[in-house]
Amino acid sequence: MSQLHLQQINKQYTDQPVIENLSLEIENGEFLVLVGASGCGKSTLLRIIAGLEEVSAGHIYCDQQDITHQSPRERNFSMIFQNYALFPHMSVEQNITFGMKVRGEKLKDNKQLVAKTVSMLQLDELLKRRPKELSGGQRQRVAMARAIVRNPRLFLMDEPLSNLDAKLRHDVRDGIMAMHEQLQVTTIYVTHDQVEAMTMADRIVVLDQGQIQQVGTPEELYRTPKNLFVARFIGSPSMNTWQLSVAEHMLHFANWQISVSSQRNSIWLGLRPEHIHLGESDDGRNQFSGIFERQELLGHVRLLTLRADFGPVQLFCDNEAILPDIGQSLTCHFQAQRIHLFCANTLQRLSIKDL
Ligand SMILES: Nc1ncnc2c1ncn2[C@@H]1O[C@H](COP(=O)(O)OP(=O)(O)OP(=O)(O)O)[C@@H](O)[C@H]1O
Repeated sequence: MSQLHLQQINKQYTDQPVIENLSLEIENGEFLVLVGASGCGKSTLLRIIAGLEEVSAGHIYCDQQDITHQSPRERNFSMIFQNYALFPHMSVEQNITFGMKVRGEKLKDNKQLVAKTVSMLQLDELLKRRPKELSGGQRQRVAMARAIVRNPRLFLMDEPLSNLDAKLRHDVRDGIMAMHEQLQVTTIYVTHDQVEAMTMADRIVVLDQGQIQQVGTPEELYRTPKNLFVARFIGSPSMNTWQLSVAEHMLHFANWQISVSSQRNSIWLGLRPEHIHLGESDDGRNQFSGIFERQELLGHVRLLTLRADFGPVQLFCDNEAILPDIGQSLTCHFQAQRIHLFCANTLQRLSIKDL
């Protein structure tokens, strides 16, 4: 039984819809990540779930109860933003427990939860400090502790790590995952960071212009993107995609057994950079050449850019690889089963048998 059910949600501020006919079921205890380009409606959707925005149409159910018109307080969801406001004149401890006092809850009734939260987020040593005496990551952990001790039905997090530097992002991300593992509270998490989405999510929702493009596990989205948008969006750097005529496709890529029986004259073909390798293939099939244009050192690997006659190609190679000079020809190969195909009209995924 799903815990949160969004049914046919629509939202518009002006005549342009921001969320369009969006339906989604979120399971109890699930960690769901919303991703999508800037302006696609991620924050709006989160604010609708929180009760901070009214829907234009549609219903929200939580545990089978219609909460569409409930206030944020009635919903008892806890929201963590990138810009968390701590009270500067209060200690860490007071900041964490302030909400309880406001709600008239007794500290002694919640003592255990507070102690557990403080220790889980490693705030024990910091309880007497003021916010200005904390680092950015420590402050974010205090904001999280404050959200946790509310004992919410659901956590809503809007890019909570985006103000932190790389090291802190990593630490706080681990903190959030540890918290989720322990508390198993359903969490909806908005980010535009690929790594966060892929590493944290039970399922990822890819949004584009207020519509769901695909919902699936990180693995499903990476391996079998449903359409060209998801193919390009999931994965870093992005999948190489080229629009080719079927004849070109056959010439360059389809050296394996497929029959081109349909009327299709054009398709999109995708290959991830990590699935293209330097050098010729063993049997001379599934390979192509291009002009070597650029290389970027990424640490343990290099990202190369070639220009083939069907378009630009990105691929990885290891640091020891011997490369020709820029401007020279470079040959690379791939495995045919790594290819993704998309219809040029509908942009939907094609399986080989659809061709
Ligand atoms: N109060 C508002 N009035 C009018 N338009 C709004 C309002 N809030 C958001 N929008 C518009 O709705 C669209 C979606 O905005 P939203 O903030 O949900 O996007 P987002 O995916 O969270 O973007 P980002 O990743 O940049 O934060 C945008 O085009 C935005 O301009």
